Amino acid sequence: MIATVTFNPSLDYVISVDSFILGALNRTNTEKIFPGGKGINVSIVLHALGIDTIAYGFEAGFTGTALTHLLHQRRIQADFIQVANGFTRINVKIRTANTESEINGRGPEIDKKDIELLYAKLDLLSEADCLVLAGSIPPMVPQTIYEDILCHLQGKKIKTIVDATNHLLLNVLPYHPFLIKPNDIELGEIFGVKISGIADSITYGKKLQDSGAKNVLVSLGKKGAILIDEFGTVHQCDAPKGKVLNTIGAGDSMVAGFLAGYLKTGDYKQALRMGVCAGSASAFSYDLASRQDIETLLCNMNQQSPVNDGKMLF
Ligand SMILES: Nc1ncnc2c1ncn2[C@@H]1O[C@H](COP(=O)(O)OP(=O)(O)O)[C@@H](O)[C@H]1O
Ligand SMILES: O=P(O)(O)OC[C@H]1O[C@](O)(COP(=O)(O)O)[C@@H](O)[C@@H]1O
Repeated sequence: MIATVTFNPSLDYVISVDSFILGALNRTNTEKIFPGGKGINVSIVLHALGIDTIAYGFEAGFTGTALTHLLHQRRIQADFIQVANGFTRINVKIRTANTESEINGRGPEIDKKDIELLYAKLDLLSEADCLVLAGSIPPMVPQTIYEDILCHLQGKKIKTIVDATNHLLLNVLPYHPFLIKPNDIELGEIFGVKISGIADSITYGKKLQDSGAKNVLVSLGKKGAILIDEFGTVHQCDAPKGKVLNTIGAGDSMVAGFLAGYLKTGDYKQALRMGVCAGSASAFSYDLASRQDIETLLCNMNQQSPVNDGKMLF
């Protein structure tokens, strides 16, 4: 079972406009609402790939009810703690022909008692399980929560995966997460540098591994991804080409694809390929990727086996 935790779920209101003009009335061409939040997206794609998953998190208000309903429609197993104050955020994603802008909300108030309820659920996880902690933390929750959870579960041999930014990510490294997935911008932010190519991604990704992460997956948007695996081998995989429709959730899809690929094959090269194909398949569709989308890209990639695709660099 792969459990995901989303401290700050959302409804993603994804709209497209011809051009987005600040300070003026803009009207949409298309508008869609998706369930959102990083762990939830990971669970949705895992479910599409036939992997047993449960989404933990917190929900509040009528938007929380709507989120639960959307997940129920998709047959996603979700177990959310209902919190009393505030409402599940609505994250606004604005697409023009060549830009994507986002406004992500703050989220509801989660108190100590709510967090204790989450710990009670996590205490039921065992060695056979994986735990994905992903996304931002609402303002009232201690910003040490990810490291606190990993510390609490230490010794239970659960495979942990963390997809978060800055100190939220850095502070979990001493607990040896199985996988972390920064994108190149987030990686640069951690070290106060601009990552300008694969060599930089490898250099700084290795620093995160030296600090304790077992596997470091650095996603590079349309340039694909690199993986520094637990044995220190560096793999690179180009992204497939296609028409980009919506990149929201591409990173989360990559995490799901990587885990599914790893659990299925135990092979890091295939896991990386599956991760890249899942990320790209989501980028090439309005919704998150379907199993068929992912498998078609993976099949093409494996057939073509381009020279620099999935190969070991070192
Ligand atoms: N424009 C794109 N074209 C093709 N694939 C993409 C594109 N953007 C993202 N992807 C795929 O999704 C993966 C994750 O995307 P990325 O933007 O790096 O993550 P995040 O959403 O976390 O910022 C990439 O490694 C790639 O496989
Ligand atoms: O928790 P954060 O960092 O505010 O991010 C939440 C947003 O990220 C998403 O999970 C998408 O994440 P990615 O594009 O990085 O995969 C959206 O569904 C959600 O609106």
